[in-house]
Amino acid sequence: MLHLPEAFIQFIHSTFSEEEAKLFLSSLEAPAPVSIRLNPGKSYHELALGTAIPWSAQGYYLPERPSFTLDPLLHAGAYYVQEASSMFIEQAVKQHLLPSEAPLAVLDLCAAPGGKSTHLSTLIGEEGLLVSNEVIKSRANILSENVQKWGLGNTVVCSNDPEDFQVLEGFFDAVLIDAPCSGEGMFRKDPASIKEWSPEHVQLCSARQRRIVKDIWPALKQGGVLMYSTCTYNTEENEENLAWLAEQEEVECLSLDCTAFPEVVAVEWKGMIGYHFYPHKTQGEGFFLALVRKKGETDDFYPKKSRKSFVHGLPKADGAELSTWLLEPTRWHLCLWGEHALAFPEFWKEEIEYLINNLKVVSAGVAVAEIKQKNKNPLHGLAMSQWLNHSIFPMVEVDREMALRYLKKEDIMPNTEAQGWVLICYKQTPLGWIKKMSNRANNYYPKEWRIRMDINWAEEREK
Ligand SMILES: C[S@@+](CC[C@H](N)C(=O)[O-])C[C@H]1O[C@@H](n2cnc3c(N)ncnc32)[C@H](O)[C@@H]1O
Repeated sequence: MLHLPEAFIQFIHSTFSEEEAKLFLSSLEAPAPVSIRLNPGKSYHELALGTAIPWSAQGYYLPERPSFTLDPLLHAGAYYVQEASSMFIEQAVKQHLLPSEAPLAVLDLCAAPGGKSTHLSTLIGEEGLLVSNEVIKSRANILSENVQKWGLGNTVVCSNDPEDFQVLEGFFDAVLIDAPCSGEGMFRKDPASIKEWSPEHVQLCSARQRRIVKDIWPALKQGGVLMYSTCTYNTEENEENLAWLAEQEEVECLSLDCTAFPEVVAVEWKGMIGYHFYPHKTQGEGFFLALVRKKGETDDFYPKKSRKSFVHGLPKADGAELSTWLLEPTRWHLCLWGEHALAFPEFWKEEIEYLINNLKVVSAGVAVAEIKQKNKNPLHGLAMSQWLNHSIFPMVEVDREMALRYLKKEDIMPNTEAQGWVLICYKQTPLGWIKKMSNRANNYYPKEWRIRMDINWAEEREK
């Protein structure tokens, strides 16, 4: 039984009728639904899917919770485990941003661990550019891991404070602020959030959210769309913040057609409209989303010349060779960032170089190879990339046990005559590299990403 704070219970009673408040509170005692979003760019999905999530084309509920850690396809980026209500941002993108005349530049400002970033990356497609930011560095690394596994190559991951985006005035067609919040909507899934909750904490979160909105506002283009979301129910962190924005700036409030999902509750508040997911109405956790279009004037983005560039050209022969490691070589611009050869979509090369030179970038585009002395060693980002040219490297299919041993970074010796860089695949989906010699193989799975859990192999073999 959840021990909810008295002030929260009172708030629920003041928001809903007596009968609805009861339904709301008792729904928090029911188990949280399990859901995933499939990666349309990776081909094989083995999980038993349940019903489709109405507001997301690739979202599914699962009939039960499997051991995700022990599914190699999760590590391959074939799907992302994501709470269903959060997938509603798909409607914002589809109803207000797509189709677009020009490729979209989108910022996901508070992005770790990457649920909405991997989703946005798919939605804006290979032509778009997603800047996925997380201020806390350790969380930005996890974000980068998830974005690389997703493998679209259209994303730059960085770790900046919202105020650092001043250098990108008028850059983005859309900004998502999935704001840090008091987490009322997560009480069922994460009971620890109950302990942190208090009316004072709600006020603190609301003030922080306003600072975030204010700091990032200039980075949005005139006519651009701000998507503001939280996983909390109270008005201070939701509607009140939007009403506050409308007092400060010229905005147009955008609505969403929810005819197909009548369980989503539209709330009008001081001329603004927001969409609430309540656990007694929708199969998912608490969520809030509102959209506004920027009407006030903003200059077009104009990149200032960087004093120092961290991005360099590759020797022509190296560039020519590495581009063959990718599908559609002409769509890529290859360059050198430290010892790493990166590939960016040619269309965005100036913007991405500007981002690398002006933000704290963690990863960008496709990390193709590490260049050391005369060697070009393929990087894990390439193995995860949907653009990897599979005809360049030998591939070896492994069974589930060997896949899991590989993901634990144990020594494995797959059955192949191939020598050198070999791609380990499970159900035809790449997991990463080994370097194979005649009598042994080195496991190149990234150390920080390895499965740390102890596995009972006898039990697993029986599955
Ligand atoms: C709700 S979570 C984001 C979840 C993510 N969008 C997803 O879908 O996986 C909010 C994020 O905001 C970050 N954050 C905390 N304080 C922040 C601040 N002052 N400015 C920007 N981001 C902040 C947190 O570290 C956290 O990762």
